[in-house]
Amino acid sequence: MLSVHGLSAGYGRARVLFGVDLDVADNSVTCVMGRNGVGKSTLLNTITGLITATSGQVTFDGTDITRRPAHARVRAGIGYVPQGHESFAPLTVAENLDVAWEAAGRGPRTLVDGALELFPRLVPLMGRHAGVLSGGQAQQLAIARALVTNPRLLILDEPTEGIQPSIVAEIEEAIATLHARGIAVLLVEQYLDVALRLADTVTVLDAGAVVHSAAREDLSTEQVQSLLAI
Ligand SMILES: Nc1ncnc2c1ncn2[C@@H]1O[C@H](COP(=O)(O)OP(=O)(O)OP(=O)(O)O)[C@@H](O)[C@H]1O
Repeated sequence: MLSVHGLSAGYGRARVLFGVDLDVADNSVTCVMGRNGVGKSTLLNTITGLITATSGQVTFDGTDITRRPAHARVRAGIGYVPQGHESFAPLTVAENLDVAWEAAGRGPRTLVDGALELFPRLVPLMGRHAGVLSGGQAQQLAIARALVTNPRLLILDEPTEGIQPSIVAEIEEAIATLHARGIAVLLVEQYLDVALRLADTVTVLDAGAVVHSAAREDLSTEQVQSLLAI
């Protein structure tokens, strides 16, 4: 579904990614892991078009999207939940969902109902301003905003970061449900246990390059721990 080949990117003259190769198969969960600062967010931002690749290729469903703007990638079916669960703080939860739904080309209105079914905690908060939500509520809203764009591939950058444990469990369950519904997932996740429960494939980055990639069943927890301690 998603194929990343030889992808390099950075900030000005600072190179961060060095020829990354990565594949996300249809209906699979790929988890990208690595220590702080190795380039995980940069990789996701380059795949989604927020950062321009300096070389390499991003292919989605067989189409080269490397030079396409971010909004075109959303419309092609790539939903993105960036790190930091930011929404439009002065808008209500309902307005935030509507803005995302409209920006993605107004798919079926059932997309909004489906997102709220997945995150029922948002239902009584529809009239609240996003800026007053707790971290967990804001993260659920951020994922819901990506879902109303009708993604076939959902990309999430550390969706459990700084979130209280009960909500972490709900977010894990939501990702597992989306996977069961046939949505492919590309996930950066720092909690090893969450990552290893969800992942079909684990890819480890270090210093902007892939140092290991394997099917989850071929990796023990200890192997992943030692790869992350490089
Ligand atoms: N906007 C930016 N301008 C310049 N350098 C940046 C920028 N964003 C990130 N970097 C640098 O790029 C490198 C990779 O950062 P990135 O955020 O992609 O790593 P990460 O693996 O996602 O880290 P973390 O786990 O802390 O989120 C780091 O050295 C970081 O300081």
